[in-house]
Amino acid sequence: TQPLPPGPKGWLILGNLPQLGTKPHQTLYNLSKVYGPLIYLRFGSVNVVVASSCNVAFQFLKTHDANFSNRPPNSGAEHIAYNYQDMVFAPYGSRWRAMRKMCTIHLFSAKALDDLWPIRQAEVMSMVKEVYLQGKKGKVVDVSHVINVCSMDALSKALVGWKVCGEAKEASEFKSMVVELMQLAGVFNVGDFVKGLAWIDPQGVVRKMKKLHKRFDKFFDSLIEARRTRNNKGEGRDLLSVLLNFQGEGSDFEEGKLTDINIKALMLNLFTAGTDTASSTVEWALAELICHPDILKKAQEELDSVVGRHQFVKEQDLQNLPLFQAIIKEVFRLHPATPLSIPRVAENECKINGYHVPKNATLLVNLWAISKDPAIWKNPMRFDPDRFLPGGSHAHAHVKGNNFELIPFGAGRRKCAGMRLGLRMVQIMTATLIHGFDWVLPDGQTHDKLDMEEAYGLSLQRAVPLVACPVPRLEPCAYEIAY
Ligand code: HEM
Repeated sequence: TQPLPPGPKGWLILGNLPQLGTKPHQTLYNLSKVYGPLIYLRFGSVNVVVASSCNVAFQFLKTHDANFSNRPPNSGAEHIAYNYQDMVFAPYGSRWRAMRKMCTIHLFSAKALDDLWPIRQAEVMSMVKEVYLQGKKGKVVDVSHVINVCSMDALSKALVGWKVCGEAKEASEFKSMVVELMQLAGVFNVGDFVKGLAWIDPQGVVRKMKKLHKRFDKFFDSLIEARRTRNNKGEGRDLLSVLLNFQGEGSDFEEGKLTDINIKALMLNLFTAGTDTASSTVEWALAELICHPDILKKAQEELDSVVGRHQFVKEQDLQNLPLFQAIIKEVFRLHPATPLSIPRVAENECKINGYHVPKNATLLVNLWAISKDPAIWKNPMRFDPDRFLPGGSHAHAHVKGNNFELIPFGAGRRKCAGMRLGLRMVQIMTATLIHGFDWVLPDGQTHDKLDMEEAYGLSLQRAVPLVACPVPRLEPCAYEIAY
């Protein structure tokens, strides 16, 4: 039999859990430098393998993808995601397939995305208005907040037909719920790995999950209730209406009925997976560009020459902006929204790189490490979009899941379902914010001193949220829509 992959020795009961630290993606990256691109760890009684290079990720997510198309059992799926009744944690099978198909048809297909563009555009312009008005008053803008409200509202209109966070207070509250979910989902909960300790809930994670679940559940109950009591005639294009109609027609999945629980769980997935990931990427993008004024200036010149200064950029312009596209790729490379992706589990034992991967082992794919592998990326920590431009080292790489050196959306069967929407949201929000405004850091802060620390969670937040003063840079007529 083959040996297990190499890895650091763990503690007696907890295994390697205590060694992960506060930024597990960085710890695992450092371990990969010592032990190589395929590491074996033990979390309590659970075998864990970590992929940290494009070659190893390719073997797991392409060659052996079928064997890794399920997620491991975890307390988040149980206590937050309605006991696996959602899509993200659903077993690979007919219910998962049916949910994914519905989302693809009504939200993520090229046609659905084009149909939903007016919604995104309206929300992006509403963000411009907010930024413009705050800038006019000389106020410092909480960038993270305005971006979050924009992605939340655009998504919410597509999911349920109206803006669920109409008021600033509601938006902040919802954002705090999503951020807490992402933090909790990113915690390696000792109880998941050491069964004997589950009942003590040593980190208090399960207690927090149950409390948070109740808040989400109340919110989704009220959404369904509102949808059912409204006169749906003439509406019904949003995903919630489609799901409720499907249910009303008595249509079934192969495995059984589409229950209210399934619908709430899917809404939970989409609202949470779709907001924080996209908005934190935009925040990172803006922060990187503020730190690199020369690159920002070039990107603005490109936008000016393609779009002009008398109107705002639109989605159809994006394909004509090669430098801007390269910038977005570079942001995904340095700041992948979910640094350790979402875990998978080995259905059967298998052999990777000559090593034995046991049945039921948890697979972590360190997306953060892969896109910084010094064997593939020159000066991997440097923000250098040129590498993606013609003549650059990665001129042909893209982020969609086939170039394994850069897979911020994962790859294979369980790849991000919302990739196309996420990409469009990230691109249009970032392009609009840099086309429409120059950004000045407050309190005499200089661009080379901007704090770029990360705060680990299932999604990668900035430790210090970005705040900056917007200075309009287009012709006044472009902002008229915002007056
Ligand atoms: C910047 C934007 C985003 C990034 C970087 C991102 C990244 C990811 C990653 C890495 C995974 C795990 C893939 C795997 O296991 O290989 C994932 C899964 C998923 N994402 Fe995204 N995501 C983004 C936006 C979105 C959006 C906008 C939505 C929906 C509105 C969404 C919905 C989902 C769902 C439902 C899954 C689970 C898929 C499954 O298990 O079949 N994501 N995402």
